[in-house]
Amino acid sequence: MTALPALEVYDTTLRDGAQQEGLSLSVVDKLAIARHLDDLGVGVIEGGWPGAIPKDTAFFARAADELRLRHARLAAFGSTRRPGGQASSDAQVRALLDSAAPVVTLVAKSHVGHVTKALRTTPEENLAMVADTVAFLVAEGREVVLDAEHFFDGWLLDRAYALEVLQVALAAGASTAALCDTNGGHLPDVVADLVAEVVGATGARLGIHCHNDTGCAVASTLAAVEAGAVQVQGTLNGYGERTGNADLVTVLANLELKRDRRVLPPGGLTEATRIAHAVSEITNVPPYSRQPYVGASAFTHKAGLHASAIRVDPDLYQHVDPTAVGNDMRMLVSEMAGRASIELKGRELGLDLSDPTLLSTVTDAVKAREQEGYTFEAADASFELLVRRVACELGLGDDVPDYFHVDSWRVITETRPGGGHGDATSEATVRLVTGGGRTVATAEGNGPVNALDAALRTALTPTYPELGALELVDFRVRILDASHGSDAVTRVLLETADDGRSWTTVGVGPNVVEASWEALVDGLAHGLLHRQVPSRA
Ligand SMILES: CC(=O)SCCNC(=O)CCNC(=O)[C@H](O)C(C)(C)COP(=O)(O)OP(=O)(O)OC[C@H]1O[C@@H](n2cnc3c(N)ncnc32)[C@H](O)[C@@H]1OP(=O)(O)O
Ligand SMILES: CC(=O)C(=O)O
Repeated sequence: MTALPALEVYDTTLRDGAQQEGLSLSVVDKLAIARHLDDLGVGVIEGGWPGAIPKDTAFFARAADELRLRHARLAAFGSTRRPGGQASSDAQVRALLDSAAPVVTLVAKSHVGHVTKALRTTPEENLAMVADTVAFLVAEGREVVLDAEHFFDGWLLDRAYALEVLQVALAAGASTAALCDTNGGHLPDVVADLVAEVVGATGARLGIHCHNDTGCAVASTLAAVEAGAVQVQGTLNGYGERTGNADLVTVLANLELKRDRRVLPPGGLTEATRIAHAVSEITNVPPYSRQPYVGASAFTHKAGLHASAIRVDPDLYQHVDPTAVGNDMRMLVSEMAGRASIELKGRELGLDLSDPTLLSTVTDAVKAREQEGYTFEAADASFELLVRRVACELGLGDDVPDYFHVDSWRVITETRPGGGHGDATSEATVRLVTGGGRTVATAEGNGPVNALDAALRTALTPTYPELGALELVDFRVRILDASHGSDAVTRVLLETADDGRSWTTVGVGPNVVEASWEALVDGLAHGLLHRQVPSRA
């Protein structure tokens, strides 16, 4: 059996990925992402277009001093020289050389319609531009990759011309011809057929660069590899122009885990989840929870039947071991839970739910509460408090310590005389009993929940100074039965954090402030529980 050719992983997050709407990377961001890509183990990092984008010019200048790449080489991206000129005196081409990148990737027209309409030159001059630019850069000691723009459309329109563009580039010394589905409109079978034809016609080293406009970029990339492409181009998290590029993380995981092709250095793939999420932080694009392999939901199980099988063998409902990509299995607790889901969730949270009565009672309580509008899926902290309270009622465990008892609370919101829109303030008063005795506290806030939070802390901090480390970080309200308008039941999810941990609690009620209060009080109780503050009540 002949050995399969080695595959080269070519990342274009910093160039094509940065073409995504809403994404803007600073030079520091680019350097940080390049380090992550190198940790992942990609072979080539396309850093941007020096000479066209000042930030990219600066990136290459700083990369030369600051990046110590262990696996990757840098590629500078740019276009062939302008029509009617010479590569050696073309400012854009010289900027590619000045970048000092060992690899230069040239975007070239391979679609005759683009040559005449977009470039506004003749097919012959386009061929001369390709040959001249490639030869010049190769003579300067650079490896040249030719990104054949609109290749698949070009081939279907005029096969001979598209092929001639590749042949001219290869003859001038290009190492690789990357076939681009620039408009992302082709389906995997077409991509595979055309790649196979080009391999047959040229025997050249081919790359594949797919956009995701049909939702098939990953599938087309894999199909192209099966057909003989040896360089896979893509971006982290599938960032890119319009609907994005092939998600490199998914492509690489599929190649390694489904096709047994080694594309990353040992240990690289197990870094995939960490790196995909770290890069989301840098790009400020929220991670996509349903992203294959590395998404937060990729190995998360909600249905009771799934959990009951997983308890016996996780492989029964998972296509791969999540640790292969550095991800984790998670269980969700909801109305769809059976006893198995509840028990596994308990295990995840370190709660002993082995008692059958406790397990059934908690399962029933979860279902009943979900029916009322609670959701435990995103509110692990409320689930834990529920388990502990039920366990206590059944005489099977310690209750949540009685840190404080609420006598009453009140909140008013008003505008001051002469105040305009946005000037409303809230004032809250809480009456509590703590270990220190009965206490009344009043505080102001920019809204009712903020004021209640402040009043609660004012009342509690003398007894529990640890509360000073807790912070309310997120507050989400959802109307559960919108048809009732302002009468509807509301659900509040509230996230509290201390130094290093965050947890979510849920409150439900027809009154949004009352629902918020429930989530607020449980958020503080959970925080105190995990800071192991002894009850002083
Ligand atoms: C498929 C892709 O994603 S390729 C990457 C695309 N990325 C970008 O465009 C981002 C960076 N681009 C830029 O900063 C600017 O567009 C620049 C600096 C490259 C060019 O700016 P300008 O000189 O103002 O030209 P403009 O953007 O209006 O038009 C592009 C020019 O490049 C020419 N061009 C397009 N493709 C090629 C090519 N493969 N080879 C040579 N010239 C090309 C066009 O014909 C047009 O020429 P014209 O100025 O004579 O009309
Ligand atoms: C080169 C490139 O990004 C494309 O053709 O899509």
